[in-house]
Amino acid sequence: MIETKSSIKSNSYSLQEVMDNSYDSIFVTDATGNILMVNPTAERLLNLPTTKMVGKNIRELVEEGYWDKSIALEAIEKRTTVTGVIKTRDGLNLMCTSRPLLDTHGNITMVISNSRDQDTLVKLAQTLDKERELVQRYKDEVQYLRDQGFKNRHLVAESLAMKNLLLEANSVGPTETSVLLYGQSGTGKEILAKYLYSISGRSKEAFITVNCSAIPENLIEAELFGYEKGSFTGADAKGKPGLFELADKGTIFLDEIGEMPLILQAKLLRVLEDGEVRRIGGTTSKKVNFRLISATNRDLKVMVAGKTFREDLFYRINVVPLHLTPLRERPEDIMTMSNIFLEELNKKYGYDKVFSAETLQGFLNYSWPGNVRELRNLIERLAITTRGRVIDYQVEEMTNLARNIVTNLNHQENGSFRITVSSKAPLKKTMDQVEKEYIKNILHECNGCVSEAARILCVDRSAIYRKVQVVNLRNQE
Ligand SMILES: Nc1ncnc2c1ncn2[C@@H]1O[C@H](COP(=O)(O)OP(=O)(O)OP(=O)(O)O)[C@@H](O)[C@H]1O
Repeated sequence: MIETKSSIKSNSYSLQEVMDNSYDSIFVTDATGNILMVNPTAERLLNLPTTKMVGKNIRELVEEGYWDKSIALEAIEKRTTVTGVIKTRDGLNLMCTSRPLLDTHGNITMVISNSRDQDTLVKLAQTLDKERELVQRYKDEVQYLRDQGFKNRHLVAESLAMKNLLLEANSVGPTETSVLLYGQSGTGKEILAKYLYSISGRSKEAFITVNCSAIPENLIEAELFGYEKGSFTGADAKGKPGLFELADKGTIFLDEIGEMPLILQAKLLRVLEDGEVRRIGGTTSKKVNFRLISATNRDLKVMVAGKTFREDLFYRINVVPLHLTPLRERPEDIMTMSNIFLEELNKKYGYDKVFSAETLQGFLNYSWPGNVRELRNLIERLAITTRGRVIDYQVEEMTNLARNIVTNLNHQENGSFRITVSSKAPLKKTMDQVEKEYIKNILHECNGCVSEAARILCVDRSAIYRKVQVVNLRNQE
């Protein structure tokens, strides 16, 4: 008994704290409705100081018009818990619940009433509804954009090589298996990754593309894993989820995975094995569940032998390898794609253009080092620059044109090229412009192959992406 009393005493301080910090208003009365205790929220909602409440009977407060009625008195009368809405003198609607406590003889020892501003609750519910509506709208919008993206990009598979590849893709697409897409730049790895995703059970969830070579090495970890607030200088003050987190329930496409630094390869392997990510500066890990599709234009086996790619990671991601054949080995695709791409441009610009047989023959004779991306870009250029309805080039002419497309733009005969800058511009701006133009020219010469351009320019691939925003240019394709 003594023990019980002392434990009540020792707890009374923390009980007061609970009362003081409660979001609800709390009244404690005796069995006749005399107020024993109230908390600060009750003071605020009733606009009456504690001293004017404690010691008074609830009935008096009702008579003085502070409430229109008392739920506590109803609870005393009915000897059971009662809930109802009461109106305060200031017009607030409070949702109130009064609960009588009974002793072992069934006598009421006290009544505890707690009330909450009903209008605030309604407002909160309305805000929540609005937020939910907004989230739904964003979801619908994302879905719409995704669907549009897929509808607008028809995957051409006319050649036997592509047909066989699609057969494989159709059987692996709906599974959860990790797929590794091999192929030269521009052969269609990304469009195939999106196709695999669109026929998977995760097609209504996120599709996150990460171009491992486009993100500078010092930022890639933060991009992939995210970070907690204040984890490094320059970080977003609120912290940021990583791309693995954003891909949860969906699919992540790691493009150019061969460019991933070794340290991150180890981290990626851990994510794949544990199914968890931990943000930089974080102390806890979060479960993530995504399907992995990777792509590369490098020979990963050679990289494994040269110890620049982890063998264990290689086996993890290479569960089902799919190979994209270079475009020059798929003449049927060249024919069909040429007509489809021209058709798209006809629609876009209101043209009615057609290819002559010679031009198409020229397409077949050319080697397409930049693959489908180069074909698409060349056709756009031809459609825009040809005046008449028929795009007509002799075979030789066509091949030379494709090969020297940059020459036609701004190359000089001596192998150099011309870059035009605005006069009287600040030095820094001019230098940036020259640098950008120079990189773009080299990129054109390499048919958009960033690795090749990086090799010629002796810079990192990420530097090229950063300086000419190749990512954006590609995303607009
Ligand atoms: N089979 C195809 N049918 C229609 N369009 C295609 C096909 N393959 C590729 N393309 C188009 O060619 C362009 C390049 O394709 P994509 O970006 O998928 O190539 P990639 O292999 O991922 O290139 P990179 O390795 O340089 O990232 C895109 O515009 C894409 O839509």
